[in-house]
Amino acid sequence: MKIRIKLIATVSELEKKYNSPCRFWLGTHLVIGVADADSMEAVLRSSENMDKSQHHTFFSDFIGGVFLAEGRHVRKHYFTFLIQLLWKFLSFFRIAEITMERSSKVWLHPNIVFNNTLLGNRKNELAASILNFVKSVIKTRRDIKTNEKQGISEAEVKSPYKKFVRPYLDSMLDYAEEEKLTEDRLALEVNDLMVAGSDTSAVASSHALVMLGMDEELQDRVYAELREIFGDSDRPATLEDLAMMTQLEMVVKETVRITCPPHMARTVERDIILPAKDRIIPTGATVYMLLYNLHRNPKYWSHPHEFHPDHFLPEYEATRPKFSYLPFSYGLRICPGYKYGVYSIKTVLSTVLRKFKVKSNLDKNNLNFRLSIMLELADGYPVSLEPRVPSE
Ligand code: HEM
Repeated sequence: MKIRIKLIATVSELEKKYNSPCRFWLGTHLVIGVADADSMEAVLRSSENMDKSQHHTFFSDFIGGVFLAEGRHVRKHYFTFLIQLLWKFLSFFRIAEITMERSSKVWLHPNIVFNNTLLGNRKNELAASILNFVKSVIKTRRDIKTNEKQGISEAEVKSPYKKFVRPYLDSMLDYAEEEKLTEDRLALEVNDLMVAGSDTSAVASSHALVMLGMDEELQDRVYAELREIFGDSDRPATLEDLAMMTQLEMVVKETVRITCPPHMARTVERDIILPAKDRIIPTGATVYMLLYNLHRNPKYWSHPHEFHPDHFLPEYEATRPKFSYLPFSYGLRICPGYKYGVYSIKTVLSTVLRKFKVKSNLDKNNLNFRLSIMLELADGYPVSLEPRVPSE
């Protein structure tokens, strides 16, 4: 398994050499790298250190809602996420790539320098085109909503059910009205969820399909379970069905162990005392949580670099520390879409696998990764689908 992201590859090697927690400098800025379960627990349980690190502001002309909100404002944002409908897949791979490059080059940190480079111009062009697209979607939805309002009865408007089946965008439009958000601000907030909710689940579903396509025996196990649940019926999956898919659940858990965002960073607002060796992460530093190494530490994983869903057999799960597996983060800034994400990935996978046998000719011992939000396969997701015979 190779990783084509220089920053993560470098930090990952440094952490392996010096062991978590370890200290390094980005220009004049102190960064503490952590990649062990105990330190992760100390950082993520702390309710005072919830602000994203200063490097997140490099995204601020592109995303700007909950992602960048200060820790104390996060809960208010979650209110608007109760029901979400994500309607459009959008890859923002190139912007993420440019921003990673910028983070690792301190001379590109000041906006005045960055905006005058070719890289800065390219990123600004891409961000503007995506935000214009988001604004056009908002406008279309607002027009539909205005027309609908004129057409429905007062009883319907007041119906308690309507509140819970409303599309995410409608909640955001109301939120924008209440909070008097400008059009630009609203577009940034909406873009947050487009980015966080679509790229993530799409990468995980595609990765799982490719891995199943390279492992016939594993795919047979998953398919046998689906046959047990659905028999010959082609009815859509319900939440109860999804809960019964334990083999598929292990595949999804293993998929996000490998593909989840490889790192997270926070600004330390109050000293964090780490249990290991009584070390302190001082106020003002950045704490850099290297999920990439945490999820590949042989202390916690029997097959760290392989796709091995048996990592999640109950007997192995019970022996691992809770904070050795954090694909959705933890605490007050946990991924608000994690349940929706897992449900949607299971729904997509089970629907495809019930109808088709999946094959992929990638080489599982020679996979290359690149970064968008998640770790993506650099060579794409080539699969072929062979229709299943109904009583197979
Ligand atoms: C495989 C699926 C997913 C994975 C592995 C994942 C993982 C994560 C992780 C690790 C974070 C924390 C990032 C950080 O603190 O720097 C996060 C944050 C977030 N996720 Fe997800 N996510 C997934 C799906 C989703 C979905 C489907 C949605 C929305 C419907 C979503 C919305 C968000 C948002 C808005 C945040 C920012 C929360 C904050 O900053 O407080 N995610 N996600």
